[in-house]
Amino acid sequence: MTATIPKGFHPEPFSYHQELELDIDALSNAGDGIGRVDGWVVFVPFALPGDRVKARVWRNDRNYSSADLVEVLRPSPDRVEPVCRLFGTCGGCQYQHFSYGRQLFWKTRQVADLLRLQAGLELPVNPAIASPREYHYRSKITPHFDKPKEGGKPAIGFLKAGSRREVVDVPQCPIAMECINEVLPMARKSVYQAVARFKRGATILLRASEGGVITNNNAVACEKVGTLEFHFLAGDFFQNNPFILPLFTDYVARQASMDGEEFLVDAYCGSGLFALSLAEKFKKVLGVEVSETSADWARSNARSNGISHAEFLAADAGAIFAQVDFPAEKTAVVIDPPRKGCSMEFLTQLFAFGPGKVVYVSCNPATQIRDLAEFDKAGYAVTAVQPFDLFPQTKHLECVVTLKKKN
Ligand SMILES: C[S@@+](CC[C@H](N)C(=O)[O-])C[C@H]1O[C@@H](n2cnc3c(N)ncnc32)[C@H](O)[C@@H]1O
Repeated sequence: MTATIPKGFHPEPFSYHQELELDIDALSNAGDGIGRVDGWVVFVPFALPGDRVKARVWRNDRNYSSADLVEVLRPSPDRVEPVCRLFGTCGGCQYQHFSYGRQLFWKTRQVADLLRLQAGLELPVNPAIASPREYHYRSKITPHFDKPKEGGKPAIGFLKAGSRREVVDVPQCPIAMECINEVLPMARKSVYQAVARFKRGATILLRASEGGVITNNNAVACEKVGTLEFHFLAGDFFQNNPFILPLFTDYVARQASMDGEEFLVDAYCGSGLFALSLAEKFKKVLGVEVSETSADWARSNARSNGISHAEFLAADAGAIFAQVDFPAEKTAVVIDPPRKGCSMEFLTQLFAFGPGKVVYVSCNPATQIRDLAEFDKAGYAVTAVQPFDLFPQTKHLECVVTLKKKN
């Protein structure tokens, strides 16, 4: 049977559903294997560096093609058995079939490639710091369901790999903490019982907290990081891999304070993770966070942890430096923005303030590296690039870039 060719399919260099045999030699930061046919780049999800594969083309773009994996003809020596039976169907994980050491190697390399190709910076990148747990590390999951058209039980889980709509039913999730998996069957049962009352569908929350799992966005969650205890609303932002957090905050603390900085601004501070974890190294600390509830919890976390030299403002980070009276050359600014990166307003007023040190933390190296071009223009030099693997088995990674103002 011949496949119907989608409208708009560009037939060069390959015909629709043409099957190719190719060697995979790299991994894109979207998690796809990269191979070449006569020099033409082909992206193949779930194919790994070292594989020889058969792949079926479904799209030709201006300078690359996309193809589905049909068969692994010769497996990469780095392939391992995935833990989850839904691996390859569920869109949550991309790398369960890749040895953890090689996941880390490629995440490090992706950062170096982005720096070179996107920002024109040839910089040494430290090897990605491993998560102490390769599985059962996530402290929060948010499975989704759509209301079934014909009644019956909905699929409750995550988007299907390669789909923007279809949900895969996920009864257990091996990257979620064990306590979450214990509660998941009960949470799913509650959805089945209530599904008739939903108009369309919904997303449910399971957030691990000291002493249990929370399923209500407005309940207060509690997490210990090193010697500190953080409270925050379960539906607000908090980092999702508690096992790596002490390594992560220790590294940011060292980077922010190693040149004798005395003052700290934590922009995009959430409930105070960096501001409070780093506070003992600074004379004064200011955190800024747009979510009022997170900023309230940051203040309360400062009090409950006995930290009296940290203040928190509920405000847009884009308009904060006019109010900062710290001496700029002795100030370190930690930036940890959402995935879209920093706004131009934020960067403009940050550069006008001109702190001696900036430690830029990001869960999206693509926008982080885009922003580095602005730091370069403003007279900052990168002194360290350190990826952290907060998200094993997935394409996601966190990266910490340290910048110093040039004299
Ligand atoms: C990636 S989270 C980091 C939070 C915190 N650093 C942590 O590690 O827990 C980004 C935070 O930025 C906040 N945010 C988003 N836009 C903001 C803005 N324009 N100004 C200040 N904070 C903002 C979000 O509410 C969120 O808490």
